[in-house]
Amino acid sequence: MSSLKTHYQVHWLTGQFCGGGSESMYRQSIESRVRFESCLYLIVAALIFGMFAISDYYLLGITREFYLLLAMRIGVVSFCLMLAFIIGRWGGYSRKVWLHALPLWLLATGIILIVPLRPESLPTQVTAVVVATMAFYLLIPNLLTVAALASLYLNIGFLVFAVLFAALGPMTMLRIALLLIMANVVGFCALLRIESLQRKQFALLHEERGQNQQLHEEIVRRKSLETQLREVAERDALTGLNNRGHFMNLAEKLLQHSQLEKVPFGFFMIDVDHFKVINDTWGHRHGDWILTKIAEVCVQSLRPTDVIGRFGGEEFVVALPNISPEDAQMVAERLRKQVADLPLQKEMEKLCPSVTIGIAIAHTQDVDLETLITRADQMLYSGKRQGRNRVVMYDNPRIIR
Ligand SMILES: Nc1nc2c(ncn2[C@@H]2O[C@H](COP(=O)(O)OP(=O)(O)OP(=O)(O)O)[C@@H](O)[C@H]2O)c(=O)[nH]1
Repeated sequence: MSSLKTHYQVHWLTGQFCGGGSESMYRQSIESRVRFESCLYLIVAALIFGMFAISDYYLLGITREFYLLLAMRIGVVSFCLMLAFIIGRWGGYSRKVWLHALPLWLLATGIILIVPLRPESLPTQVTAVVVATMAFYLLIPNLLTVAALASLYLNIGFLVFAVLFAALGPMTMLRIALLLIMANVVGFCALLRIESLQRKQFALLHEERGQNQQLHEEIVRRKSLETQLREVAERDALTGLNNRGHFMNLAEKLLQHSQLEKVPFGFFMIDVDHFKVINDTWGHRHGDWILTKIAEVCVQSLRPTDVIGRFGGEEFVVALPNISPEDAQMVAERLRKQVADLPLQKEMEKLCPSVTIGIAIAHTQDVDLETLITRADQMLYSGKRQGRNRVVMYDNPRIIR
């Protein structure tokens, strides 16, 4: 609340924000509404002012005074209508405030000029001045200082002209002056209250919007953090494949689904051959590079429905739902060949990378994932014992190559 107070402090006399930035922001926010209201009030005021010509006619008849009054009314009305059009079209309230204030001076002048032309109808004119004073304060929004100045101009001008042309006695003049002072005080206080209340409401709304924005940004930040954390928890940092824990969860679900659907489920255990030698010969950095390349080969050569994971070290695992033993052999063999054909960095051109793949197939419901892993592992080590760089399948544990 304290930041709200300093940012959006409202001046006690003008009812506007003390800070220029806040004030112009507020004005911009109400611009279109004020523009519309200014046009509407101006048109209504101009028409009412013009309609007084009917009473002029009944009181004065077709006389010189009547024509003069009519010409003045037509002038004021046309000018007001023209201003309404200009404000509606170009009257950016935040910048062209003077344009919105102009009608006040114009209408005030019109009302003052009626006194010498119709001095006999002074009581009606006093009412008109009181109404106009209130309208200045209440109908032209956010121009408290301008409205106060225009009202003073109207009231003093009216009194001076009334004294000069309507032979006003001192007591009557005092009564009218007091009445006008009262109208000004009421109008000023009402507008001051409205102005500061509207601005306080704006400040609260703005602060709330800011907080909502911050909240929104915090939610976005936390969501991205959550995604990052999930990535860290589920992915292998080197290869980007599923890590062992996450792979096991996914593979378990796939196996259950395959058993429900009564379709065979394949499992590959892939191990890079002589990886220690690679590390020892070319260093761990090159060893890591080989691992990422093999991971890429796995991703590229397997189906999107197959789930691949890094089981640990230089071991990879693949879960292949709905695959026949023949297809599993064929896929594993293709993978093995692709690893052997890996394009290598220049300094490693003497390396012949290879993998040994152990396959286990689940045909029935009584095989669980652990059993499959054990069988695939047995096949993998059988392949290693028999010379590496080959595919061995549990379903039919013969060497494919
Ligand atoms: N560069 C690298 N090396 C790793 C990583 N994880 C494990 N290793 C190394 O991989 C090597 C695996 O060696 P072994 O288990 O003896 O297997 P191998 O040399 O591949 O031999 P066979 O599997 O019998 O063909 C070890 O030297 C590990 O230190 C890794 O993330 N990056």
